[in-house]
Amino acid sequence: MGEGTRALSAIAEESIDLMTDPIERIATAAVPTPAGHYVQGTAWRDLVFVSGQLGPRPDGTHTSGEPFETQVRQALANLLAILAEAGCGPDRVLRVTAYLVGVENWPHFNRIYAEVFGDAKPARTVVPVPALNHGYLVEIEAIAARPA
Ligand SMILES: CC(=[NH2+])C(=O)[O-]
Repeated sequence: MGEGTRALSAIAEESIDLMTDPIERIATAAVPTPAGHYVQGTAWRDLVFVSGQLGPRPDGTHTSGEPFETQVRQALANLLAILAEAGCGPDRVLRVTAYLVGVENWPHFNRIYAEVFGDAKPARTVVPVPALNHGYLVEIEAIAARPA
């Protein structure tokens, strides 16, 4: 087999792997099981996708009636617990999207977020929205790369 044929064969094998590598469901008991038609997170190869996290406590009770800071801390704790289940710390997060009710909450959100993420500074987008499920003021999702 010549060099060109070997290279083509390697590309074909990699393409088949790309199509057949399984998608894993990530689930941890540290975060309530989603009530809707979705999972806490998925992983494919080294990529991890965490569903939008609201701020329910592990026992399922909601923090939505509580101060903004409580909601943000719980949503971040939920996000990090799911990432940890997938083998990722905050330093492995590539991108975060946060949905905030009330753009005036941005500075509070940013302060708490900076405390929690520390030296890790993933790409991030904050999207102001009119309302979230269960009356929450924040929902946070992330994409991460787990170590090989
Ligand atoms: C809360 C949430 N992640 C959903 O999809 O409804």
